[in-house]
Amino acid sequence: MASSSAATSSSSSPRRFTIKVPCTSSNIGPGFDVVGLSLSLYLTLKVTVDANASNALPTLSYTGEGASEAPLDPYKNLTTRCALYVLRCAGVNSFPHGVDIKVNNEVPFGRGLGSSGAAVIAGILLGDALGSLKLSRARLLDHALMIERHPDNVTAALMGGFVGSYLLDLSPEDVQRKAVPLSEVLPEYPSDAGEEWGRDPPSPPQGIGHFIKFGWAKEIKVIAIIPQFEVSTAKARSALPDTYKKEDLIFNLQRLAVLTTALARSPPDSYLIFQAMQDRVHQPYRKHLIPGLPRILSSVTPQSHPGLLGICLSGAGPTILALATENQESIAKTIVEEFAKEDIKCRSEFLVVTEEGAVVTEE
Ligand SMILES: Nc1ncnc2c1ncn2[C@@H]1O[C@H](COP(=O)(O)OP(=O)(O)O)[C@@H](O)[C@H]1O
Ligand SMILES: N[C@@H](CCOP(=O)(O)O)C(=O)O
Repeated sequence: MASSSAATSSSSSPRRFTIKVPCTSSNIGPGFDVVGLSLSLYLTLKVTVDANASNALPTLSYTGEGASEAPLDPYKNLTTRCALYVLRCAGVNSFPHGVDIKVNNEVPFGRGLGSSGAAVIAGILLGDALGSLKLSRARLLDHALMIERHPDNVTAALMGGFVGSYLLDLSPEDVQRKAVPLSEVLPEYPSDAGEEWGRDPPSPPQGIGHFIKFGWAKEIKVIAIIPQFEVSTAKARSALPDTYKKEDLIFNLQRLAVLTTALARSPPDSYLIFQAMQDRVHQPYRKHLIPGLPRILSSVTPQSHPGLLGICLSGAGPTILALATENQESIAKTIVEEFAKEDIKCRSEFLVVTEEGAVVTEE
């Protein structure tokens, strides 16, 4: 593939744009790796491209969540690595000169609120904008799915709202490309920007992921109880079995089929939703990673807390997601108290569903 540099701004006027990506909560009980919900905590990148600046590699700075943890080396940072992946797939082998990225992050790392999915989507949009590639949303999703292999978080973060998604059955050749390890899609780049990279990364197959947006009843509010400890998604996924009992899969399929429509109906039916948010595919296998999880999930019900609709693990945890029409404060208080019995401190966030998804705004 021919190598070139990404387009730079004119020498007199720096180009400025903002990328804003919502956090996401996946699974919503029975929809493991299928459904995602985009919510009102954001990862925001303020990007300046100044061709007169002297830096060959992007400079990165962070405020907010993960500010002390996120790598500032653009060859190690997840967002800039994803941006470079998109550029390289388009035949552009390096970042433009003079890129400065100021990140403000509201999405806590490793809590089940899709911080890595948001970082991936921000990076895909960054690569698209830096290369002026104008990829379609569907093609952006293809790139994201080469990196984060479960579609739920990245699809909801990119498209917004309450979303269901699946991956296509691929041709044998494309299966090979989809199955490449993440380390190959995003190779470790050399720290010396002048060095030549050995081979091009595999371009994503066209249309790997497909999605549909469900409705979301306006009365349904979202409460996230976020414990002060992290559970890495990779670790929480390795806790799951390779095979399941038929009864358990049927249990989840029945509930998911009801849940996606039940959450769109006004007024919401708490009995229907509470039962439809039960899960036997991932939560039972993750309980050892989240002290007290079964007790916490049974501590609030529509009977004990009128207004509650349902409660589940957010993504791979440890955040607990509760859906309610009223009594949000009292629901949050009970869950915080249950975690306190395990000596775990938490914070509560009262969130709304964001229909818009990720947005890039040019100044
Ligand atoms: N804004 C970000 N910038 C850089 N890296 C990030 C960012 N957000 C998340 N990450 C990376 O993703 C990891 C968390 O991913 P993961 O274990 O999947 O948890 P989560 O449930 O938050 O997505 C972090 O430890 C960090 O390495
Ligand atoms: N379906 C995935 C979702 C992981 O979400 P995250 O927010 O924890 O990264 C899973 O349950 O593993």
